[in-house]
Amino acid sequence: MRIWRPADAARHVTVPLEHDDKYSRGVLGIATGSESYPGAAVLGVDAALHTGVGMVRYVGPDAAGSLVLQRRPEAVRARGRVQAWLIGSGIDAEHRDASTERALREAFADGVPVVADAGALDLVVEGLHRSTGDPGRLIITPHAGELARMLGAARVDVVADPVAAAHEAARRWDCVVLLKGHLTVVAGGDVVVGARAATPWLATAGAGDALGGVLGAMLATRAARWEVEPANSADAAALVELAASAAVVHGIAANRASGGGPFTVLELCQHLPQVIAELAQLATREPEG
Ligand SMILES: NC(=O)C1=CN([C@@H]2O[C@H](COP(=O)(O)OP(=O)(O)OC[C@H]3O[C@@H](n4cnc5c(N)ncnc54)[C@H](O)[C@@H]3O)[C@@H](O)[C@H]2O)[C@@H](O)CC1
Ligand SMILES: Nc1ncnc2c1ncn2[C@@H]1O[C@H](COP(=O)(O)OP(=O)(O)O)[C@@H](O)[C@H]1O
Repeated sequence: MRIWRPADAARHVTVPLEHDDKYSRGVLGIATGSESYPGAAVLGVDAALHTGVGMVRYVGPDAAGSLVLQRRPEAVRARGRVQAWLIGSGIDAEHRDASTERALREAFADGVPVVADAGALDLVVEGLHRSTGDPGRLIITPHAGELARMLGAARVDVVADPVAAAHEAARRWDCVVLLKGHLTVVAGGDVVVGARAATPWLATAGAGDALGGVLGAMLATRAARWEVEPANSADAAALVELAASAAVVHGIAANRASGGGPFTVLELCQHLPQVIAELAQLATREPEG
């Protein structure tokens, strides 16, 4: 399996152009969080804004929305057009209220790329994403327990052969699978890449919610380019590379936040802008030869 490196990830950082505005840079819709897990919404929004995106539209429940705005007044509560969705983090599939249910279904039907996590994964098993008629544009981000549940397999089997499990899920649901864990495996089509493990201090509640925000922001900004350059639009390989790049960005930020010890997920988020800046710089270097 090819291991995705910072120089690879650098090619998937979308740098704003001179004449860009907040809309042309890319808008990320976020439908995450619930009464039980409002923090997941805060972490996803914070990570997305620190990764860089034209705008975040947060459409989750009002109570979570208040916390999101307290932390990040940059987030917008008004609904409108978006270039990508991040859905499901901090949502319990068994206790979705009617407005959350509607928000998730609308995101799948919106015709833009979707990152589906945690409490949206059962809707993928149900096949909801296929109703858009564009099944190549879904990235799911389960951990081993969630993927095992989706596949009807045992968690130990997913952990024993994460590449096979990710491939099987990608094939079964026509999507790209980012399987989180010590090593992160990304599979889609006939492509599979790994993101080197970050510090095990990253095994902390909320780390995956932040990864969703990083990936959502990188996807929305790239999808905004695909809208104006359709020749370069998203095939499975492009989405695999983009998802692996988000895992690399997240892992580098985690290592820096850690410095060999524990850290909070919001501290990880604070390292994201510098990681993105350095990767953007790396992408402009002449290839050695
Ligand atoms: N700050 C937040 O708001 C956070 C929200 N989160 C959300 O929480 C929801 C559930 O995610 P999970 O990843 O926990 O779901 P899992 O499917 O991994 O876990 C389900 C349940 O299994 C139990 N469990 C599994 N292993 C355990 C162990 N070793 N010790 C004790 N209990 C164990 C727990 O009771 C847990 O609630 C998701 O929607 C997720 O996005 C989490 O990301 C954590 C942080
Ligand atoms: N042992 C580990 N070493 C390195 N990274 C890990 C380890 N365990 C988990 N991670 C990473 O931490 C994050 C955990 O995400 P997730 O399981 O969704 O947690 P949460 O739901 O609490 O946010 C993922 O990015 C995963 O790759």
